[in-house]
Amino acid sequence: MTTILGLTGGIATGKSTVSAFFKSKDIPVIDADVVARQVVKIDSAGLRQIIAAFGPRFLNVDHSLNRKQLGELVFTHPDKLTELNEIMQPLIANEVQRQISTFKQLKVPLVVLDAPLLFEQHYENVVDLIMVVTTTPAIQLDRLMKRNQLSQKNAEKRISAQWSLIEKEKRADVVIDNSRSIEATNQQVVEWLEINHLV
Ligand SMILES: CC(C)(COP(=O)(O)OP(=O)(O)OC[C@H]1O[C@@H](n2cnc3c(N)ncnc32)[C@H](O)[C@@H]1O)[C@@H](O)C(=O)NCCC(=O)NCCS
Ligand SMILES: Nc1ncnc2c1ncn2[C@@H]1O[C@H](COP(=O)(O)OP(=O)(O)OP(=O)(O)O)[C@@H](O)[C@H]1O
Repeated sequence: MTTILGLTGGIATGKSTVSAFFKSKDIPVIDADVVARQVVKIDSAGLRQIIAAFGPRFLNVDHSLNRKQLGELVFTHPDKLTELNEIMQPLIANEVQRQISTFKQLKVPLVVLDAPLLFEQHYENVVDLIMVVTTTPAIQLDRLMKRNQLSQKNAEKRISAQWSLIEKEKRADVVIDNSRSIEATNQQVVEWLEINHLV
C-alpha cells in the first residue's frame, strides 16, 4: 500500500525546504509547483489557453511564459487569479493524479505531494495524511519579501491569495514549526515519521 503524505503550508513558510529533506531521504516528492510549470511549457496546450485568455504580452521572446509578469498581474488582481486558476487547476490536478497512480502501481510505500494549494484546490481526498509547515506571520512576510524581492504591500497580497495559516493548521494531521533552524525543522519531521512508522 502507498501512503500519500500531503505537504502544504503558506507561501514561503518552508514547504520546499521540507520537501528537500524528504528527497534527501529518497522519499519521492510530487511537486505541484513543478507540475504547474510542466503544463504551461513552450508549445503546450496549457500555454496556448493562457495566451488566449491573457494576451501575447505574457510571452517571453523565446515563447515561454513570462511568469514574473503574470505573477505581478494575478497577485494584484483577484479576478485575474480566478481566471488563471480556472485554466490551470484542472491541468495540474490531472497530472498530479497520473503521477500518484504510477507510484501506487509501483507500490512505493511513501510518496509526498507538495501542494501549496492543497486545501484551496481540494486535494484532501487525494492524500492520506496532511503535514502543514508553518511559521509566524512576521517571519513568513520577511522570508517572502527577501526571497522574491517584493515590497511589503505586494508580499501581503500574495499571502492573502491563500487561506490563512491558522485555517491550514487546524486541518493538519501534523504541524511542523519552521520558525527556527532548518535542522530543528527536519528533526520534527523525522520524529513524526518515526512515531507513525512511515520510515
Ligand atoms: C502566477 C505564476 C505564473 C507566478 O509564477 P512564479 O514563478 O512567480 O511563482 P511560483 O510558481 O514559483 O509560485 C510561488 C508560490 O506562489 C504561490 N502560488 C502560486 N500559484 C498560486 C495561486 N494560483 N494562488 C495562490 N497562491 C499561489 C504558491 O505558494 C507557490 O509556491 C505561477 O505561480 C502560476 O502559474 N500559478 C498558477 C498555478 C498554481 O496554482 N500553482 C500552485 C500549485 S497548486
Ligand atoms: N528555517 C529557516 N530558516 C531561515 N530561512 C528559511 C528557513 N526555512 C526556509 N527559509 C527560507 O525562506 C524562504 C521560503 O522557504 P521555501 O522556499 O522552502 O518556502 P515554500 O513554502 O516552499 O514557498 P512557496 O510557497 O513560495 O513555494 C526561502 O528563501 C528559504 O531559503
